[in-house]
Amino acid sequence: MAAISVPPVEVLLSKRVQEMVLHGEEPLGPYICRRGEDVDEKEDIKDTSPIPIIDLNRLSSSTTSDKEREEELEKLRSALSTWGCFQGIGHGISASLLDKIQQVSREFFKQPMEEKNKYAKSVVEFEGYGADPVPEQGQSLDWSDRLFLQVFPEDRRKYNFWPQLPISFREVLEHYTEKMKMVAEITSKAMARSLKLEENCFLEQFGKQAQLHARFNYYSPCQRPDLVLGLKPHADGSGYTIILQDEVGLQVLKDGKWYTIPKDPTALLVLMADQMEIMSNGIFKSPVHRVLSNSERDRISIAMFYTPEVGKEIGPEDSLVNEDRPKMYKTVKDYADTHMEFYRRGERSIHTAQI
Ligand SMILES: O=C(O)CCC(=O)C(=O)O
Ligand SMILES: [Fe+2]
Repeated sequence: MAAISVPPVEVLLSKRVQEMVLHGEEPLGPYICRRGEDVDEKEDIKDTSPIPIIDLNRLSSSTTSDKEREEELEKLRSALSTWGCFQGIGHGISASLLDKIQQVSREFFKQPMEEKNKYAKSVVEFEGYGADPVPEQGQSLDWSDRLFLQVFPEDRRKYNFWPQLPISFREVLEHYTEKMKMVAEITSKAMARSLKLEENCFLEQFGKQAQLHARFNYYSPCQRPDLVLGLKPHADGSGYTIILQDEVGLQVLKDGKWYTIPKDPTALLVLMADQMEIMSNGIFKSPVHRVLSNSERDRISIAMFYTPEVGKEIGPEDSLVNEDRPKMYKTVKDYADTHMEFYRRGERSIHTAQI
């Protein structure tokens, strides 16, 4: 009897999910998660989740009283050492800019394949439009398409991958990048203060040329959300990641249970990643997260990865190492590269930095 033939992964990855949906193709073999592993608690998506909310303005504003600031810092420390993330409000980015960045992202993905493919990456590359590079055998593929661009430092931008349409894409992204640098500065300082450290210590580890990469994710609706994930479970390899989403779908894992990040188009989700776990000597957690697919709605998210500058060594802050808490991580350099090797195999990489 002839077996059903499934195209090789390289062929599937050279095809966009959006295109498959347009042609009425079903999510087949390589997209399906292994049984019992991933897509299980669909009802979670309806949960109102207790994800902590932090008012960034209260952490830094000169109009906040010392008491209020201390309370918010304590909330921040607690959020990052348990959840590893928080919904950030009071971040100072206007609703109109948040709206614009979502709008240009949506317009980009709405264009015909021919237009988007002008920015297509090859199957093995990372930057550009397409799917993540070929995962190793046995990994399920993600039911999403993405555009990945380095946005800072400016001299590392590869403008050939930056969409020329919609016409305002570049200007809006440049503006959003500036604001993200500001949010990263406020957040890095507050995180240091929440641990009673000198406020610039994390910023110094990240370095003046700290990198920002933007990942525009487009999750097409999927007829079999019970079988397929928008994005497989992973922890990020950056320092931390700042996410804007227009729809629910993102979940974080805490104490063995998945929690849905609520939809709040004015909030920015700040998610710790492995390098912040290392710098905080394991006090802050880099949570595993995933994105569910949805049969009714599509979803856009814009994730900004804030990563130490190229070639910079980072490690646990000295004052976070003591008798009660010995050094848990080694000094690492360009950890994001190691992370990528493991990500392709669907594995975490933080153990490579553990002592
Ligand atoms: O789509 C999201 O909300 C999260 C995306 C994500 O985890 C990532 O791009 O690493
Ligand atoms: Fe992620």
